[in-house]
Amino acid sequence: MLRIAVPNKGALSESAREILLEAGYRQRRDSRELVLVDPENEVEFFYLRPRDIAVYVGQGTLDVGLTGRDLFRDAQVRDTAEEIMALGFGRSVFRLAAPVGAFSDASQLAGRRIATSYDGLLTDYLQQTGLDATVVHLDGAVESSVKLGVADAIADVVETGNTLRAAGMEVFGEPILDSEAIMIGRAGERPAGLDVLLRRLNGVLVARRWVMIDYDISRDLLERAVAVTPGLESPTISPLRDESQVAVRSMVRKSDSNRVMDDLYDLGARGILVSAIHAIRL
Ligand SMILES: Nc1ncnc2c1ncn2[C@@H]1O[C@H](COP(=O)(O)OP(=O)(O)OP(=O)(O)O)[C@@H](O)[C@H]1O
Ligand SMILES: O=P(O)(O)OC[C@H]1O[C@H](OP(=O)(O)OP(=O)(O)O)[C@H](O)[C@@H]1O
Ligand SMILES: [Mg+2]
Repeated sequence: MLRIAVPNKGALSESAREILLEAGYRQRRDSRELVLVDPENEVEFFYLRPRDIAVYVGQGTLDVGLTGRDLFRDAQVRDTAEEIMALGFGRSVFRLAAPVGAFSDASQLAGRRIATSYDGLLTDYLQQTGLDATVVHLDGAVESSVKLGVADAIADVVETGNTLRAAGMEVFGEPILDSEAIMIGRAGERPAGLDVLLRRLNGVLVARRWVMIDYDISRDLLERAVAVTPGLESPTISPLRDESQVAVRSMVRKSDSNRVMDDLYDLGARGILVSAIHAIRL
């Protein structure tokens, strides 16, 4: 049985549950359940703190895990665990921040104190940039640390920036890491069942990002229409009763779908229909 670690709480837990349900797996009903066996799919889910998941996978206890890229890098288990798939949700940027106007460049932090819950990530960054600053470890709410006198700046997760603004702080310097939810696995290993999990998750991601478009177009405009909707591989062209017309079916990116509909309409296509894709295997 494939043993999968899933966040039990926090920013990633609800989206993790949704993507696994969409991929056809069972998920726990009660947030107090720690383990859930899904015998039909031959997998076992372990609900753990997102911060600990990289440790469990890195040390070989569990096969794969869903966590944040920032948490994975912070755990410093890159010798034994690796990122195997990016999942497109839980996006954030890990970066430096300080009270408005205090610093404009990371180099100004030499000899200063930086508070963070991500010591590993920050220490790696300081080493890579040759910056000599002191890391102050805090468990969370690091935005309060400068005002309360334990640090001069912070390194933290920024999503909307609302938390920083409310604390009278601003980001400065280059972003340290772009993060999102990822699947991690043991380095170089492909345990039984992993390929199916990845194929299913990829199917959900594609179904979320793409829609199906159908339309009718006159035969003489077909080449131009197909150039607007080339699809993932090759669009389906079907004959219509009116022989001067054909029906076209193709996949388009959800984010482009309105522009594509406008372009097709201008070209002369009619009966343009966009529908969601429920599931897909490529
Ligand atoms: N707005 C957000 N706030 C916090 N984390 C976010 C946000 N958006 C995405 N994430 C990601 O979620 C993960 C952190 O999850 P979470 O906040 O649950 O953990 P934590 O901060 O270690 O725990 P807790 O907040 O329960 O003490 C990271 O990968 C982080 O990048
Ligand atoms: O840019 P924003 O959209 O405001 O989101 C970023 C905030 O969210 C996280 O806090 P969390 O709620 O996890 O609390 P914590 O700091 O105690 O971990 C993170 O540590 C930031 O404080
Ligand atoms: Mg948090």
